[in-house]
Amino acid sequence: MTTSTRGATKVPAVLVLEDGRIFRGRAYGAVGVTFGEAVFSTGMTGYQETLTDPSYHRQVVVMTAPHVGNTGVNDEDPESKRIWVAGYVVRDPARVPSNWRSRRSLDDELRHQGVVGISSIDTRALTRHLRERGAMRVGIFSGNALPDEGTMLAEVRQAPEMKGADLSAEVATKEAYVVPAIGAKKFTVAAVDLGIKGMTPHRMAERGIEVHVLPATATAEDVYAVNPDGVFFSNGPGDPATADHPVSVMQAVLERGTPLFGICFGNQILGRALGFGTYKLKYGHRGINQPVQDRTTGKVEVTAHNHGFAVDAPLDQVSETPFGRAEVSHVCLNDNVVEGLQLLDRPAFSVQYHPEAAAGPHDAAYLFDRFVSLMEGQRA
Ligand SMILES: NC(=O)CC[C@H](N)C(=O)O
Repeated sequence: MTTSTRGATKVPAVLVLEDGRIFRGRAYGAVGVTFGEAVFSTGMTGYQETLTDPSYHRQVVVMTAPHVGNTGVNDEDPESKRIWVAGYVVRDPARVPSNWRSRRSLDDELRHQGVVGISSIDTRALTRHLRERGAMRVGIFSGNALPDEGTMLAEVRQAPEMKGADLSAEVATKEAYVVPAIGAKKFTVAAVDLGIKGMTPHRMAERGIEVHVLPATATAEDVYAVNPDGVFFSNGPGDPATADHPVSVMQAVLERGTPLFGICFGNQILGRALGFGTYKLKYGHRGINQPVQDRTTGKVEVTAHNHGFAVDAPLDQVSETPFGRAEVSHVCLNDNVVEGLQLLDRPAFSVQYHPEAAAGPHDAAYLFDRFVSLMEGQRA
């Protein structure tokens, strides 16, 4: 059943960037105040997956697609149990959602979950500003009686920054749980949840893997207690420079030579475990149309991204690390950012982007098969 909606409201809203740029529009979703890091996503579709991706915790997402909410909200596409974005910015919300799976409108859902948004602003100008000046702190203020601009700006400048933020434990599961293999069980994987998206264990389960999802605080003992054939480190929010605990757990896994796969935050953790640094990108990669080259095959794939940090590793040489030789396996063709790492002497690899493709193109699904091959190789 589809409910009708008003689309943009009449309630005024203001978006205030930390550098003093201000956009005036109308309240969208919940009315109130919110702060976060302003980032933009270029995905034309997949807004439910974006909103519910735990890696967006503390980020205010600007949609470059001008018309958002057209297909409403269904119960099948969320990547977690709630919306994680700190705020939502759209040009022109759908007035009437229409889709056979739709259960409610996007603005009702945002309101229901208390997510403050803004609509009817020039999202193209905002995106160009963020591209030129970089991702920065932002506040959205909505309501009929708003503070003056100086007060709002001062509040934005007091909000915490993304650099130095340690957020995985705020989004990850508190209790371990099991996602059963679909069909015959072939392998057991321990998946360290740093902010995992629901599609990731599903992609493994489809390949006969029983996935034991463990809290971000899991120790190496917890990982080996499930007797895993492979270990996985998930995506997640925050600055990888703060992730000392998962880095040390991963080093223990590398030491034992258990097959290892990491996605996004997991790639940054592998980078750190090998001794590389990480750094903040100017405005990051977010969307479902980013070109990446797999340097091991030369093939180019179109991929889904959501990252604001990246690994600092040499692109054109094999590096000697405490765990043997490592190389950059994938690179973004837009800006040469490191998009994947692999070890040459141990069964471990990772990618900075999202092969689970929720939402997004399925070009990179082969990476889950690579993980399975590593586990098969270990048994042979
Ligand atoms: N999706 C992710 O895992 C993001 C990783 C990290 N928080 C970043 O922004 O780069």
